[in-house]
Amino acid sequence: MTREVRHLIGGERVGTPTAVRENPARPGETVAVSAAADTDLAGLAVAAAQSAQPAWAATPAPARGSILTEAAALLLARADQVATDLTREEGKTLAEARGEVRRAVDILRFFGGEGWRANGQTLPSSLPDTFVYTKREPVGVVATITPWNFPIAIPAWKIAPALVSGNAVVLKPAELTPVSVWHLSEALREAGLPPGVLNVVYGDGAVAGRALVEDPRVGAVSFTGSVEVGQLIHAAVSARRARVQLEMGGKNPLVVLDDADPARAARIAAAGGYGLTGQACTATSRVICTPGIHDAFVDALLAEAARYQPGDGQSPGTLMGPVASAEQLAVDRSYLRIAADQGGQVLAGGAEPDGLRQSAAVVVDVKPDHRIATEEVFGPVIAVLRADDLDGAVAVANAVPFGLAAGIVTNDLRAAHRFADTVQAGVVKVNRPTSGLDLNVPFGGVKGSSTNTFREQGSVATEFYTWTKSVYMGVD
Ligand SMILES: NC(=O)C1=CN([C@@H]2O[C@H](COP(=O)(O)OP(=O)(O)OC[C@H]3O[C@@H](n4cnc5c(N)ncnc54)[C@H](OP(=O)(O)O)[C@@H]3O)[C@@H](O)[C@H]2O)C=CC1
Ligand SMILES: O=C(O)CCC(=O)C(=O)O
Repeated sequence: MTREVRHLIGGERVGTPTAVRENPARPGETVAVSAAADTDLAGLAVAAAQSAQPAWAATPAPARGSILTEAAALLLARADQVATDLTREEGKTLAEARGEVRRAVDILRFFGGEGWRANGQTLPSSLPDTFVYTKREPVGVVATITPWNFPIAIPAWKIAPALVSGNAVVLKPAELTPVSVWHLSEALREAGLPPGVLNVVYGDGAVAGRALVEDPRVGAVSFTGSVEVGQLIHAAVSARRARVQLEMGGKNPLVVLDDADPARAARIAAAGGYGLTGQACTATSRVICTPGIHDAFVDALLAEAARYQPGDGQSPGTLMGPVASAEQLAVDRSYLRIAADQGGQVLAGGAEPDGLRQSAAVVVDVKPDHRIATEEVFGPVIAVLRADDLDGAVAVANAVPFGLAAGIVTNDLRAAHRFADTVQAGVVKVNRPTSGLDLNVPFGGVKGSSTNTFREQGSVATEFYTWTKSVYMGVD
């Protein structure tokens, strides 16, 4: 089945679908044909948002929230179809897609509930007979620009806090994955979201995305994607003194200490590194072993890599789907060549003969200054490094420009606490894969992974989409 995907502007579906998306697991099978916005159309979406926003902001927050809650119910009722479409357009396995759709449902529910908890403080005043309180007001029109790797969860975790806070939104999803956002926006529309409160423009990021970023009517831009594009967006949005939130790459380490069980450590590494085909900003891409466990861990990881055979995500039993695009596959393969050229040994991860498939890769003898140890690959590639002890492992873990997620496998409580205290990362996992986040927990990176300001997810996510007004009320 081919989906025809049109923009959503002022409550209407508009545009002529022209951009073809094929199933990465089944070359030649068209999943969707989507419309592509130019600069003028992106401007129309901003205008629609601008005219809808005041009435939306004046709607009681619980009523805004109840629309999100209703959209969650609608999405849940069609979750199987949405998950199948997600697998067909992005490639991840059906189990992974079902988990992601369920996560989007829960995100809508969570922020639906936030409508009842909207916020502010009462504070004592230094003046007599004066009542002081704060309230959080919506920024106005916000733009959200999202990647292909979590095509429904990331849009949901950006637009839900924006909407419940009283903003109107223009969303620009990744060109590779138009269908998931179509489902999300349909659920919100059917749930009663007023026209213009959520607008969706599909198309090329360098055209439609850029137009949103440069539009002076857009008060805040939230972006997830590559460092390169994130930096462009940061420069453009900061230049006009609007708000910008960036979640970008990672080079996430998993430290494995001598006391760990090698098989368990390898399962944790593989789930983080090969799950989702390694296409997560939180994916495990480096494992740093202390000397006593290195060889046993590598043997166990090779056994795990053999289990994660790439296949069609729609087939039962497939543990790892295809790579999402030919461009991404070329990146994965080029990093394996670079790793070998710099002295790494590629023990698993040979080229697959057909389709967009990359087998799970294990690279050993990697040194901290190798490119495979410092640059994001975004594929099922794990580089194994050595360190003398915990402090040495933390030093290696911290020796990259990124700081998104980091993990450790150990039974030593003291070592786990020391790691959590000293590793430079926004998310720390002990005896759990680096990827996989709870939707109610703040998420964001440090160093080059993020803007290091506002966090996403959890109640704090609304902070980016609101500002504080302080009111001094004299009552005498
Ligand atoms: N942290 C993460 O979760 C992700 C990281 N990445 C990293 O980025 C690499 C490339 O992936 P890719 O999908 O190309 O990521 P991009 O950063 O190019 O794309 C992310 C989003 O930004 C849009 N965009 C692209 N250029 C501009 C621009 N000039 N102005 C505004 N918006 C723009 C894209 O649109 P369009 O779809 O048209 O390109 C997409 O919606 C990956 O290999 C990976 O390393 C990628 C995805 C997610
Ligand atoms: O690990 C996760 O659950 C989320 C990963 C993520 O945010 C991303 O890849 O952009």
